[in-house]
Amino acid sequence: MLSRIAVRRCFSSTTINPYKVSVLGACGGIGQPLSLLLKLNEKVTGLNLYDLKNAKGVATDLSHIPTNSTVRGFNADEPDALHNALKDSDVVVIPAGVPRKPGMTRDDLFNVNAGIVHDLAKATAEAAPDACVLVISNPVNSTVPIVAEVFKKAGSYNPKKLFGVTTLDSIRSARFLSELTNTDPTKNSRISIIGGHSGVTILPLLSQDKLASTKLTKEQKETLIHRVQFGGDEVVKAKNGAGSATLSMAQAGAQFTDAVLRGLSGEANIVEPTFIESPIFKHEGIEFFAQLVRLGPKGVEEILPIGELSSEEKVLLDQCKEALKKNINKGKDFVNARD
Ligand SMILES: NC(=O)C1=CN([C@@H]2O[C@H](COP(=O)(O)OP(=O)(O)OC[C@H]3O[C@@H](n4cnc5c(N)ncnc54)[C@H](O)[C@@H]3O)[C@@H](O)[C@H]2O)C=CC1
Ligand SMILES: O=C([O-])CC(=O)C(=O)O
Repeated sequence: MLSRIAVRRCFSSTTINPYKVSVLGACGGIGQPLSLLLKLNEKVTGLNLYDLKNAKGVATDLSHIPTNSTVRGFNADEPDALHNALKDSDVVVIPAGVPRKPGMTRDDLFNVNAGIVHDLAKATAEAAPDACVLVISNPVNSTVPIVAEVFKKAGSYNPKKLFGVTTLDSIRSARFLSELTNTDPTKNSRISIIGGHSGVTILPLLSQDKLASTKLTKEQKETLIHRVQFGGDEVVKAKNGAGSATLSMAQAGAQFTDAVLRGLSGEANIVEPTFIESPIFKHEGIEFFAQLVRLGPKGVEEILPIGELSSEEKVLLDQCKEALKKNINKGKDFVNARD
C-alpha cells in the first residue's frame, strides 16, 4: 500500500495534492454551503462531514457531484463518529455552534459555544494533532484561545496551525468600499484589517489602502469603518431571528481553507488575514491578534508587520486592544477552570 506521503508525491506530479478536510458542524447554515464549496475544490480529495445529525444525508447529497473527492458523513450518535471524521485530517474547519439573534453580541454566544468548541478541540487534539485548525465558531476572539489551551493541555499545540477565520471582514470591506467609490469589487485590493472579529476589535486600516485613503471623505471613511466593524449586525437584523451570515461566510471560509491548502502544497506568496497567536502585542498581555500572514507548508510561515497607522487608527487600536484582551482571557480562563 502507498504511504500518504508517497500518494502526495504521486499526485503532486499532476499538481493536485490529496488533502483531507473535515468540517465539524457541517450541516448548519454555514456548514452546508461551505462543504459544497470544498467539494468543488480540486485540492480536497477527502471531505469528512461531522454534525450532531444529518451529516450522512448532506454527505450523500454532495457525493453525487462529479469532482475528485470522496465525501463521508459522520453523525454524532454513531460510535467513534468524531474520531473517525477527524482521523488523518490535514485541515479541520469548525463552524459548529449557535449563531446570534437580534440584540445579541458575539460574546453572548460564549456560554454555549465555548463548551462546543472545547469538546471539538479536545477530540481534534487526540485524533488529528497535526492538522491545521480553522475556527469559525463565534466569539472567534475567545474560541481560538480555547482551542489553543486545549491543545496545550494535550501537549500538541502548534501556533502555526491554529487560525481564527476573519476572512469575512476582509471580503466585506472590498464590497463596501466598491459601493462607496463606484469601483469593481473584484478588482479592488483588500483592505488590511487587524485586531479581532467583533465590533471595535475589527480595525480596517484605510490609511494603508490607496483607493480608500485618496477617494473617501472623512465621513465616508468613518461610515466604512463602522460598516465593516458591524457588518455582521446588518445580516443578523435582516434575518430577523433566523441566524447570521451563512452564505457570505461559507464563501469566506472556503476562500481561507483554499489559501491554507495552497500554502500546505508549497505554493508561494499566499498572504491572508487571520486571527493567530502573534508576538506583536504579547508584551501587553494580548496573545492573539488578526493580521496578515504568509502561509506555507507548515501553516503560518511568516507574520507580516501591521505597518504604519494614522493617528485616528491609533486611537481605534487602543479600543481594539482593550476589548480583545478581555475576550482572549475569557477563553483561556474557561479552559483553565474546566480542565
Ligand atoms: N468567523 C466568522 O466570520 C463567522 C462566524 N459565524 C459563527 O459560526 C457559527 C455557526 O453559524 P451557523 O452555521 O449560522 O449556525 P447553525 O446553527 O446554522 O449551524 C451550526 C451547526 O453546528 C452544529 N453543532 C452544534 N453543536 C455541535 C457539536 N457539538 N458538534 C458538531 N456540530 C455541532 C449544529 O447541529 C448545526 O448544524 C456561529 O457561532 C456563528 O456565530 C457566523 C458567521 C461568520
Ligand atoms: O455577526 C455574526 O454574529 C456572525 C459573524 O461573525 C459575522 O457575520 O461577521
